[in-house]
Amino acid sequence: MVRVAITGINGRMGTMVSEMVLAQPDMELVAGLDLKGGKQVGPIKVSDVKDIDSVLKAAKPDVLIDFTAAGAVVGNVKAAAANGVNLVVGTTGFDEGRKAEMAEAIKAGKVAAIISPNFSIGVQVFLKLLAQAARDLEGCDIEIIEAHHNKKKDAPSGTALKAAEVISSALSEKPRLVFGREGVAPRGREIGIHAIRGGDIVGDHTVLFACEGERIEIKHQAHSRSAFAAGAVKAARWIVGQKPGLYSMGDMVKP
Ligand SMILES: NC(=O)C1=CN([C@@H]2O[C@H](COP(=O)(O)OP(=O)(O)OC[C@H]3O[C@@H](n4cnc5c(N)ncnc54)[C@H](OP(=O)(O)O)[C@@H]3O)[C@@H](O)[C@H]2O)C=CC1
Ligand SMILES: O=C(O)C1=N[C@H](C(=O)O)C[C@H](O)C1
Repeated sequence: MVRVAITGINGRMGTMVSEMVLAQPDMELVAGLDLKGGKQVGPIKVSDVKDIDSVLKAAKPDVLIDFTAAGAVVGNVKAAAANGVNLVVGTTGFDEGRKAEMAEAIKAGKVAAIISPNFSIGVQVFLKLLAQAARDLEGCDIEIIEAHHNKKKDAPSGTALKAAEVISSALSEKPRLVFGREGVAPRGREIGIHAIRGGDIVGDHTVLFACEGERIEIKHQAHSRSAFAAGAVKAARWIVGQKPGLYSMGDMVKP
């Protein structure tokens, strides 16, 4: 049995991930944490995240799945790593400094961790297509447009930033990133990134390769958060069998 704990269990992703974990015959939900404790989820009562250290010590999970917020994830990762708990981190919006802090804690705790801004399998294919298009269409103008629901806190999305990173790595000359445009804004060697927020859009990412006389658009649309939740549950099962270290979705789904 894989013993699973979830931080952010009251949230949109945490709720769906906990339902999926409860439905897995080889998984056991042993702890759930959020800013507000008390709710019953399957066999467990949600704990207040301020008690994370004692909760992890008592529940002894094999893996912690985190879908919280940019300002919260580092503390949760540090607590898990210090208690020898492997990690699946889906939270987005943290900067390079916070990323480095998490990497340090994961190394010091000698745990295995997978951190990904998008756990859908389709997005892994999308990223591969972007790398190929970037290589084959070098010189074309590149714009990334993402759209999400009106409750999303971070912008642009972690997936849009990952797409920019993948495209940049495939190009021989690295472009700068331009976040939106206004006023006099002549186009240079750049990737434009644009965030749309509205209604209940689950998550759309479109990359435009605009050339002379033609253009290509590569698009991924999530119809349901189940695409992300299923990938996170798969990652939880996978990460407990890995050697200590930091992994990406690319490591998990590579052929
Ligand atoms: N990698 C992926 O595939 C995906 C990533 N995401 C990312 O996951 C994150 C969560 O998204 P979503 O579920 O929609 O957001 P929600 O706001 O619905 O859920 C986050 C939950 O975490 C709680 N929380 C805040 N701080 C802490 C803390 N310190 N410890 C424990 N819980 C805390 C929030 O409480 P409160 O509401 O009271 O603040 C809330 O219940 C975002 O960063 C989002 O971008 C989302 C979808 C897919
Ligand atoms: O907050 C969301 O909802 C999502 N966030 C992730 C991101 O920032 O890339 C992934 C997905 O698009 C949904």
